[in-house]
Amino acid sequence: MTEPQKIDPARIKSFIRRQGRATAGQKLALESHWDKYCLSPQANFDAEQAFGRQAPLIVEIGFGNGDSLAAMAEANPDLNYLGIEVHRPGVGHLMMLLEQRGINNVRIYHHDAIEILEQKIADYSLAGVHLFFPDPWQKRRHHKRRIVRPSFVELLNKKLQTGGYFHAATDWEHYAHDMLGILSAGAGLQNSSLSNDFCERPTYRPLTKFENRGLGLGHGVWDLIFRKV
Ligand SMILES: C[S@@+](CC[C@H](N)C(=O)[O-])C[C@H]1O[C@@H](n2cnc3c(N)ncnc32)[C@H](O)[C@@H]1O
Repeated sequence: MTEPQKIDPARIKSFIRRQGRATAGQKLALESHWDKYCLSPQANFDAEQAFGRQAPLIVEIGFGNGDSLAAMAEANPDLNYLGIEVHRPGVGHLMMLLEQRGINNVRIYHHDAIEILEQKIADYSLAGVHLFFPDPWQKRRHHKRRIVRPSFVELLNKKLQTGGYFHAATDWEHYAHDMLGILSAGAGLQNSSLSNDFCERPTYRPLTKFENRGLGLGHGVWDLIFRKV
């Protein structure tokens, strides 16, 4: 009898590809600007080549429609931003914003962020990683899909440079406490809050689409910032 195949929990995807249709504007952006902003997951990643300059690199995982990523990049022209998103219309939306507002410090991977971090990003190279309002996977049997899990914290620890930070925010209380526990237990990262708890929303983080949705439903918001020591 053959052994049932075990699924490595680290390989369970944090997303299911949504079938949402791109709007006409997003479609146009996807057709016209792909080569300008999107990087190939098949090629090596060279930050200096991708951005045409050296600057601290911030990764945003799951930027959704990219409103908040575009706002942060516009407000911080001295930083390079790498957005990673699996939802194609969202990639189109972000490129539309970048084009309309002449924002030059953002590049995009349309791919699974875990694979990009593991396979493309050099160790100890990131100044920051943002994860804003990740899919909460509310049902207990789906918790294994949550992107913040011990293997993710190990990956962060490997990719962040010393002094680099991980910033997560969520409007789901259970996920907030889950993340706090997992991050606090992981080696190498230290809670930036003196009380080892959640922190105030830093002014650099704009309100996001999913945050607004959560606030509309009466949810609270929890921010967490951990630094690589
Ligand atoms: C709930 S939405 C939040 C979007 C945005 N950050 C916001 O606050 O409005 C989560 C997003 O993460 C993306 N996502 C989930 N897992 C991902 C992964 N492993 N790699 C890239 N994107 C991912 C989903 O496609 C989705 O757009």
